Amino acid sequence: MKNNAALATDVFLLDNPSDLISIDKWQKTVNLLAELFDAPAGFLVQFTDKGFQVTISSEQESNPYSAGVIIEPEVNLFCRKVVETGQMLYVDNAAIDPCWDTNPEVSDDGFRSYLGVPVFWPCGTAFGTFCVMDYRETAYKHTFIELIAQLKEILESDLALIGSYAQLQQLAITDPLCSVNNRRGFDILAEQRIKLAKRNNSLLSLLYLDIDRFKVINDKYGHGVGDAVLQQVAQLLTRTLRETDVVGRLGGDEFVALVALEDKSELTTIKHRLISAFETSFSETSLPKFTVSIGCTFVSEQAVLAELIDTADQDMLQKKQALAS
Ligand SMILES: Nc1nc2c(ncn2[C@@H]2O[C@H](COP(=O)(O)OP(=O)(O)OP(=O)(O)O)[C@@H](O)[C@H]2O)c(=O)[nH]1
Repeated sequence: MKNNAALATDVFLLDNPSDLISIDKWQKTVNLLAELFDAPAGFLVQFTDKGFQVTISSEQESNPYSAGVIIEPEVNLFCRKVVETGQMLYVDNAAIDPCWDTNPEVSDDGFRSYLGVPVFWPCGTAFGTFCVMDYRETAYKHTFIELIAQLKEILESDLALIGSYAQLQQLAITDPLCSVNNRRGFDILAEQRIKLAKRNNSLLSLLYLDIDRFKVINDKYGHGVGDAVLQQVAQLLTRTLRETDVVGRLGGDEFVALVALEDKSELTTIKHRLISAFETSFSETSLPKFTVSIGCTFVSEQAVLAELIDTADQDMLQKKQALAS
């Protein structure tokens, strides 16, 4: 992972709760929906590739599904139809429509009526549905059908808030020029990765990369070309390392990468792979030739991130000095 996705729309909200959402407010909205429709069950349901999860369930004894219940994605649910079509669905009497014969809500639970509207994440992806179900045949008035569409907008405005916040969070941890982690983002992800590696007894190394005589590139070709070289370094690092490695730009022409290793000898292979990627990159672009000094250190049991960065930096400086002499 080079950077976190801005908004986790593929994770159940109940597994990834957000402080920005008042579950209490959502509960009241779902309870109100069921009450207004005089329905025995009302739901906010979320859909991901794992299936349909009841996020909020109206608090009534007549309601057979509680929050947290997950139903497989291929089951012939009313909500599935809403998510598939992105349209409101009103079934006033499912018993007379054979297409619902295999729906367990009808065949097992005895529901007859369903009214549901799609709920969307701010990016346009389907979040799931907001719906009411009844054991009786229903004949909802048009104004009621409009009401459910209005109520779902309250839920969508909360989802939009999560989206905006996730975007801001993403901006705060991303380097705007190179689109890799900035120092803050790198620290957060690297700390997590180091903790995990210690727990799993796995091996990590921290690389510190600095472009050689970068000031000369800026002076000779201009800042625009300097910027393109920085972007090229970030891109090559991202492309050459694994998806699970963490890449960051500390500032200026200095980059870091926390890489997972099978064994200590793999570090040499990775360094060679990077050097070769930098060398061959000139043939792909019209950028001036440049080299990069790479320092490294293994992540030990007692490792502290700031000290690891410092050690790898010192190693990089030694290599740079050796190059100059
Ligand atoms: N184009 C561009 N230049 C930057 C950016 N940030 C810092 N710099 C420049 O990067 C240069 C870094 O110069 P130095 O720290 O002297 O490093 P160097 O020239 O690579 O020298 P050595 O590290 O000793 O090889 C400075 O000229 C900064 O102005 C940026 O975002 N874009």
